[in-house]
Amino acid sequence: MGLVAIGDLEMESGALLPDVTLAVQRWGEVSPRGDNVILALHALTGDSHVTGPADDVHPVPGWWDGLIGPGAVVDTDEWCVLAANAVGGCQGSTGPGSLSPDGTPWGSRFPSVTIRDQVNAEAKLADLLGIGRFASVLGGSMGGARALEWAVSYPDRVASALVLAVGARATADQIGTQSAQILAITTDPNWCGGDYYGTGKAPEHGLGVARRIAHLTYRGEEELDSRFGNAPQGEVSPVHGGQYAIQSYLNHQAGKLVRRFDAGSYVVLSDSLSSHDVGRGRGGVDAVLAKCDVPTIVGGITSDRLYPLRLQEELAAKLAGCAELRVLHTDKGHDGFLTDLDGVTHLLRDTMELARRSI
Ligand SMILES: CC(=O)SCCNC(=O)CCNC(=O)[C@H](O)C(C)(C)COP(=O)(O)OP(=O)(O)OC[C@H]1O[C@@H](n2cnc3c(N)ncnc32)[C@H](O)[C@@H]1OP(=O)(O)O
Ligand SMILES: N[C@@H](CCO)C(=O)O
Repeated sequence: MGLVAIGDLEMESGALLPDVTLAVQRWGEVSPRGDNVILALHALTGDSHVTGPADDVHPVPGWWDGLIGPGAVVDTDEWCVLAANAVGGCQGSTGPGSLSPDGTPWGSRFPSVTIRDQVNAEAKLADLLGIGRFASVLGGSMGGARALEWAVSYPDRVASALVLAVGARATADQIGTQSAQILAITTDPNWCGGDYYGTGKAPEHGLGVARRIAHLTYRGEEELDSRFGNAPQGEVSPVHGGQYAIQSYLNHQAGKLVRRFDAGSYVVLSDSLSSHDVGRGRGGVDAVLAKCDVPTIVGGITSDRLYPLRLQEELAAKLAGCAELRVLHTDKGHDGFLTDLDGVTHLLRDTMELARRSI
């Protein structure tokens, strides 16, 4: 679909973000009744490219590549799937690297963006496209936070939800690791107070450090130890100045992110993750979840140390009566929602069945 102008966005902070654009992709056709539209919501460094190979615009293949399409588990002969790059992102939607109304990049002037702001932007998009109600909202991690926020903020506009690898609010541990990552970026001399756009420099070192910290939280502790242990990378022992294999692996992951992602967006979106709290201003998590009646599948991952399984157990219990808990058994940690495609396929199959019963 390309770029869609959704107008001005009133943020939770009270700021007004003018002339917001969202980068949107669509697969399949809207049914005559308009009741088959699914919203797929990406995680921190994902974008609207849910499926398909990397291309000129999208530097990596779709994050659920192969799970959406004709004959796929989310069958686009039946469903119409929409996905938008979150506001604050850097893959086409308005973010800190975008031009402000005065013609210069937003940089440090870009307002803080909460998960609720992201969802409100998507609701404006749905209004513009004439979508009254989604058959389902789906996502993992930051995408799961948005799916849950959708169900709570707009229960009449959501027939079902898949909320994967997330909780009802950010935990101290998550806010702590996100704050450390943000500090790694904002203390890079090239950060320039957030106004590095157009200087020819970027806080790449800080972004790389942030990704190393993050990536450790995304993978399973036992998985990493069985893959890398304390082995050296190559012939030279770390005792003699070489490096460990895990260091080399993290350097590789950091380099890949630095090549494809903007540090300013990383800061804004990491801060969004810390803002996640469906109970804020609504009487708290317990009260708001007890009221929610959107049929929901809550998915958790056994080895997820960033969004541990206890969070999904609590979420499913507090969604009293409208949620079913499903557990993915994988050693891959939080990233299991991207790597365990068999497990995710099962969850999507069940969610599509829930959507059929609920539309
Ligand atoms: C959530 C979203 O929507 S974002 C879109 C998709 N996500 C991303 O791209 C995020 C960044 N990447 C990731 O998070 C992960 O790589 C995933 C989840 C996509 C894939 O995970 P996995 O398939 O398990 O790959 P894994 O984490 O083992 O990494 C493999 C890479 O490490 C490299 N590697 C492995 N060991 C080493 C080592 N000792 N030294 C250096 N590099 C190494 C491999 O060569 C491979 O490189 P490549 O990805 O460039 O081909
Ligand atoms: N690997 C994922 C993890 C965040 O949930 C990402 O980069 O978005």
